[in-house]
Amino acid sequence: MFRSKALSKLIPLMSGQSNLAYKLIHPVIASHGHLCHRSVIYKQRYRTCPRSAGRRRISAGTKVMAEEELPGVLILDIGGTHGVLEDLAALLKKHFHLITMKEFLGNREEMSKKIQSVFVFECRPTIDRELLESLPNLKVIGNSGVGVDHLDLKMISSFGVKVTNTPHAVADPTADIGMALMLASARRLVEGCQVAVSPDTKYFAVDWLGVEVTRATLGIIGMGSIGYKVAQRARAFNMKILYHNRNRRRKEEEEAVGAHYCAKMEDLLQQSDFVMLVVNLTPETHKLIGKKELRLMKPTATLINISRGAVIDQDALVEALQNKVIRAAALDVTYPEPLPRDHPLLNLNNVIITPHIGTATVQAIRMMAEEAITNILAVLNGQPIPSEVFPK
Ligand SMILES: O=C(O)C(=O)CO
Repeated sequence: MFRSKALSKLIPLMSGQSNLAYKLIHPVIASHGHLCHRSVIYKQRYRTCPRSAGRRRISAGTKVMAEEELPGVLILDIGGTHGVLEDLAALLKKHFHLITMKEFLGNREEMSKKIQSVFVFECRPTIDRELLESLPNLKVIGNSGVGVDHLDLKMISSFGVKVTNTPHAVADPTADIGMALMLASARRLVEGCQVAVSPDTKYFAVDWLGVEVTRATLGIIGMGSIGYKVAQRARAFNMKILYHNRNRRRKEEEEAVGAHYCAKMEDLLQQSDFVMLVVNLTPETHKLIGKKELRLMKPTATLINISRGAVIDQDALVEALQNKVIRAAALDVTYPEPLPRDHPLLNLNNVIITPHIGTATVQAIRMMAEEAITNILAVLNGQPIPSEVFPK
């Protein structure tokens, strides 16, 4: 484990590194059994520094690298994230020379040579062939977020460029949003808020009542790290947990959350009061839930989607909600995002929609950036990459 003398000397040297970064990097180092990732970050910040040096030697004898000397990172879409921009930029600037798209386009020739990595903020911007062709020194695209369906992995890989993602940072906040949507839909929270601000509305009609999640059956489709975090939370509500996944989880993991495996998704759909979608979007999961699947669900059941909009056949969902084939839907993701103003989903009172906010927390944004930075630096320094995504 991570307990060597050299390491205990290194820890205090991480003076500029936040606790979060430390927590994030620590298990990575532990799992590799050596110091690679911490020293990677460390080296990026200081030109020369023996691994075993103490704090005083470092600050007296070494020089912090000038921004232009650091490896260039092209930032995609960071400007759209009001309020977090400065925080993230400061974090990235510790390790990279930040180049915005505007700077890149304004001085293509000089900038293109400098850029060794691209930092993709969240899942919206995509990277096309033209951009890749104009970046001869690009080695890695660090996606901040877990889903990489917006990136053409095969095409990117054909340029010899690696792609990384941030599965650890997203798991808790995304599971929280799944629970929040389930509870909000079950207890008709959004309608309740509307009633509270217009006190004349009559709302105690029997058909207005919500349903309880406690002791209800939750079917989780996609039991990766986010799905598992959902199960942990649902257990606290005494829910019966079913799950369907490509690979069955280990027995101990199932037992720890009391989850029962359904080899057939159909069985899960038929038995669940709440069905939560937590799969990656791939050709296999595109429109995984369509008319047939919706008809298998109980008329009292609620569908929650925290994966990607295109995992559901949205036309079929509209029809199912209009005809009360299922009770309700709660969606953090749609197709497209945002939905056009006249989309029928926006006019139904048995659906609640949030604007893809699974990781929209102060903590998650920072942790995703830190995880992405660790990945990018690992690639640039030829070290083991904590979270690389491979084309299928
Ligand atoms: O990390 C992602 O890809 C997400 O969409 C989180 O909501």
